[in-house]
Amino acid sequence: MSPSQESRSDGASRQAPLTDYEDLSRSADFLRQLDAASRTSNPLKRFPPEHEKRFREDARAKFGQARALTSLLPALMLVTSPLWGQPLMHPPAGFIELIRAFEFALIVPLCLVSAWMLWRRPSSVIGETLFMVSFLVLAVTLEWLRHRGISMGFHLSPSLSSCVLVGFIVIGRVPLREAAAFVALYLGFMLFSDWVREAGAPPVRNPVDWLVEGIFIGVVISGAMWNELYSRRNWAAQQLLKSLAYVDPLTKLPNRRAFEQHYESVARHARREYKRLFVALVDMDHFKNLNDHHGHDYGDGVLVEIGLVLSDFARRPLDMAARLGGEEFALVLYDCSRADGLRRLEELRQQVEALDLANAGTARGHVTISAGGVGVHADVPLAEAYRMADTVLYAAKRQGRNRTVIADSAQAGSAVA
Ligand SMILES: Nc1nc2c(ncn2[C@@H]2O[C@H](COP(=O)(O)OP(=O)(O)OP(=O)(O)O)[C@@H](O)[C@H]2O)c(=O)[nH]1
Repeated sequence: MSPSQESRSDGASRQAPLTDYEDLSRSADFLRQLDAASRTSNPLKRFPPEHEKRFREDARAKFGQARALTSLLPALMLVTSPLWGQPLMHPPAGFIELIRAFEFALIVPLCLVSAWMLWRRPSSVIGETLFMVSFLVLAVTLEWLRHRGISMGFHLSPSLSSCVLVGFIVIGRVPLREAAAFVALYLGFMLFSDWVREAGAPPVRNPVDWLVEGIFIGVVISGAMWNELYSRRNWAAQQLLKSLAYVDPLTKLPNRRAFEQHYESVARHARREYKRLFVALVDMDHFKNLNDHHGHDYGDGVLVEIGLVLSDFARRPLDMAARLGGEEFALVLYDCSRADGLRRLEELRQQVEALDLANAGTARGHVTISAGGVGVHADVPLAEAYRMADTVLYAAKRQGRNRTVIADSAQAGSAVA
């Protein structure tokens, strides 16, 4: 059987791990797409659907707190309006009461609730929706007040609702499509408010007001386009960088750096939950012989094939299989006892043997692996776990290869769990 050279782009779904290195195991095609996206000049260009979804989730998490602060701005502006609104605009008495009623009964509470939700959970979809709703209500209310003000002989100017639009969309980093929908709604409401004015009443906006509105809307749309473009470029560049830094290019498994970082996070998690970890080193037997007999390309194909088996083996969210280098791989299994670790390693060994990949010139004639494992307490550093696993791996090699050995407390002392 000849090993497959396909990369792991088979779409096998995994649950969310502590670290997301395996999500980066992409096909070369996707890396090319990311590279192009990191240099694009088209803010409307989307990523493929599943990546678009991740981009949006990441953007929501990244800008959540900025949106929370943006929500506080109108609340602050409205609460302090008695200090600046009256001296600046001299509204008639009845109009002030109307403004206060809207401010304190509707807009300030809405802004505060969305700020609170987004501050606590920046990625909250409800928080983000409330953020958009609160600004829509604010813009519509200001527009309505402007409309009412005219019939009371008061001209609300400059256009406060346009300022709100700029703050909300540009500072709050609203995605381009939502921003465009918001602007369209706002424009529609402005036209509507002009259309429903009483017969004989002056227009809600004179030509200069419309010019100012146009300038504000231009600023909003161009700001939203730049925000979108740079968010997309940055996200693509970050993904590309992570792929190159944390993923082994041949097997598409996480590399040593990713494994070390994952071990740190998983060990912290295990300490909090009083769980054990099982760490193993897996090494292919007689790999030099395989390269010599079948060629380096075949050797690479075998590594890819073993990578697929290992990645399938470590499917649980907190488990990880990584390629440390050459023909050596590492595994960390979360909440796994020594007995379970031994059983699972043995299954892995049999699975590799069952692939029946040729390794001519060796006694068995096919590809085999040796594995050394150790169950550790969560406070054991990775270097120590490596050292113990390496000792038993060496024992497995000495005992004739194609076998699994795990460390006992005599070999590893109190570190063994
Ligand atoms: N094809 C291929 N070979 C690699 C790669 N990385 C390392 N190797 C080869 O893997 C071989 C490892 O050889 P050794 O360390 O002697 O191990 P071994 O022959 O498997 O012997 P044992 O581990 O004792 O069973 C070397 O010949 C390396 O050139 C790779 O990415 N692709």
